[in-house]
Amino acid sequence: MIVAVDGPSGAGKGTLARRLAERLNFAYLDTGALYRAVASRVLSEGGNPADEKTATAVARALVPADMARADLRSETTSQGASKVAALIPVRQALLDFQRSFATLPPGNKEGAVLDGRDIGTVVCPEAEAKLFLTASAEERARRRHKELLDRGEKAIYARVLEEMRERDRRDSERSAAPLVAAEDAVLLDTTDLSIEAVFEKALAVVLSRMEPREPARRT
Ligand SMILES: Nc1ncnc2c1ncn2[C@@H]1O[C@H](COP(=O)(O)OP(=O)(O)O)[C@@H](O)[C@H]1O
Ligand SMILES: Nc1ccn([C@@H]2O[C@H](COP(=O)(O)OP(=O)(O)O)[C@@H](O)[C@H]2O)c(=O)n1
Repeated sequence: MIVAVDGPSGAGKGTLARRLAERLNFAYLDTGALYRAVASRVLSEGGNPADEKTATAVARALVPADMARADLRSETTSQGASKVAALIPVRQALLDFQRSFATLPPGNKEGAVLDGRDIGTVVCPEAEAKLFLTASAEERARRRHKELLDRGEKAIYARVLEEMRERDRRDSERSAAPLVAAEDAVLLDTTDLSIEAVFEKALAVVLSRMEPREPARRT
């Protein structure tokens, strides 16, 4: 079974996807980390994330260790990620890995949860359960701002909000796999919902899409 979790930055995708995977004993893939890893390597090599040739070469040569780079979650890497993510050959280079993870989850698991922007529309249009999380930009920025402060980083709320809007715009307006809800996705506005409440609602959706198991037979 494939569970797709899409939506803009700070909507709570990663938090939800991780919990669903844990509860269901499914494999979990944070697809944003792939784009972040590409951007991080391009930047560390002194390149421009918007340069198609450079970013594509890095995407094709990506190795698991790249997903553990120290600056993966920095603001510079976030902006770089949304720039490399607008390039069609970069998306193409990352597609096979995401699809095989979804259809043949590592660890012989019976399912996979993937979170990103285009899981329900492009990577796994066949996913049995699709969730599209949203929240107001102010709430998403508030969450991200708190996260940065908790990590001990200096952050200004107004700046976090502005950078989030910029990335939302780039992700929504690009022609390659833009951020949009799949027609058959269940929309969840998390603005006024606790992490627990989001999880309960999403779990109910996923459980309702699971194939019923054979009833136990009496002997
Ligand atoms: N429903 C929620 N209410 C409050 N905070 C939340 C909620 N969901 C997630 N968060 C927090 O918001 C931040 C961003 O969540 P995350 O799951 O990383 O979002 P995304 O993957 O969509 O960018 C994290 O610090 C997380 O703990
Ligand atoms: N499936 C995906 C996942 C991420 N991305 C891009 O990668 C960037 C970083 O994604 P992320 O999911 O790690 O970002 P957050 O939601 O955690 O802020 C996004 O801004 C998108 O541009 C994408 O295009 N497609």
